[in-house]
Amino acid sequence: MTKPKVFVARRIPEEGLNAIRAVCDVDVWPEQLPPSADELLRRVKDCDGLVSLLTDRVDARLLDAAPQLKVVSNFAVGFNNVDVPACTARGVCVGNTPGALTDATADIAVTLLLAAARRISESAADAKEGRWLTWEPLGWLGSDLAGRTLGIVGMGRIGFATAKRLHGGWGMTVLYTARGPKADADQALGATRVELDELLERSDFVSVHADLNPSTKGLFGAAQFKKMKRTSVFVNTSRGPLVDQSALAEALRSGTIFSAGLDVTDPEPLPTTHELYKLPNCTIVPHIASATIETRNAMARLCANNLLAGVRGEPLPNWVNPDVAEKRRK
Ligand SMILES: NC(=O)C1=CN([C@@H]2O[C@H](COP(=O)(O)OP(=O)(O)OC[C@H]3O[C@@H](n4cnc5c(N)ncnc54)[C@H](OP(=O)(O)O)[C@@H]3O)[C@@H](O)[C@H]2O)C=CC1
Ligand SMILES: O=CC(=O)O
Repeated sequence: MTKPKVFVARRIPEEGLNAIRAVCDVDVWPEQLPPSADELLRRVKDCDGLVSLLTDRVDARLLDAAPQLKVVSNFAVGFNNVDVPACTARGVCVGNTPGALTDATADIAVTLLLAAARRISESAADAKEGRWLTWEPLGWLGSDLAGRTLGIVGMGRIGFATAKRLHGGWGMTVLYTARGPKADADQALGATRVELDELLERSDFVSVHADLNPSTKGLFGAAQFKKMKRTSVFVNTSRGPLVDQSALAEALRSGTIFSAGLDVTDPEPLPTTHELYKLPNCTIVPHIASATIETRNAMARLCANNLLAGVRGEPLPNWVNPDVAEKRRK
């Protein structure tokens, strides 16, 4: 019997690849940079399965060029790179990797929050570049976390894990926005659901965890930064397009807010000439929130399980569009 054909759009940890190779005929993109849209289309056109990354756009054009495709297994929890309705319309299953990267991402949110509050990138650069002249009573002053108010925008898995760390570790009071009540957060953390404006006005630290969707694209602009305290710290580990970066740069430059920490930008990579890099109160890391060995291995396992279920016509363990089963029955 011929094996299902699968294209893996980048090298992923071996344990995921090996599980797929045991069942499928696998073509792995060998380069560091992603395939171009045309190359992706060429590689996937006679495939049954695709392992995509968040840098790969899976759209109607690609799907139409790959009529055999049964499953798109995204090596990420966020799936804004995939046109899910277009997949569903064509009977293509979409999988993602929720949970496996929750702790690693929450750890980076806390890391960025501390780094931005305590001016770590600015003071480290000063030390390295000879501006550390003496111990300074008034030098590099940041702000405390203990007992302050944390605003979580999007109380999902990662928002909750971040709030748990900061409430448990630093006794922070937790406010959050969500599309519905979150009983777990209310009970476990004494958290309070509020409107975004109130969260911005009351929080000392704002950490963004909502997924990118039409209701969150451009959620943070000049008006939102103006509502925040001048002492506040802003952290984004979700997706770059939630934030108007020019407005953020202006807020940081003018002292409208104190500092920011970003794991995600728009575009990615952010060009090295970008104004945000020039601001000492902005810490930027290259989308590394899930980058631990354990987490990437766990993601690879979930990704392989979704892929294999999809090529076999079975329910995906982490299924973004389970309504595709209904579509296939019709
Ligand atoms: N930087 C990185 O490397 C990583 C980034 N991410 C990003 O983090 C996101 C969240 O992941 P995860 O926590 O696992 O996903 P979840 O789906 O558990 O959490 C997302 C939350 O955002 C909420 N939300 C959506 N729209 C709004 C809105 N308009 N206002 C308020 N809340 C809203 C959702 O609400 P509801 O409960 O109503 O659906 C949901 O609770 C991913 O989509 C991805 O973009 C994730 C992992 C790593
Ligand atoms: O950004 C990473 C993800 O898994 O989503």
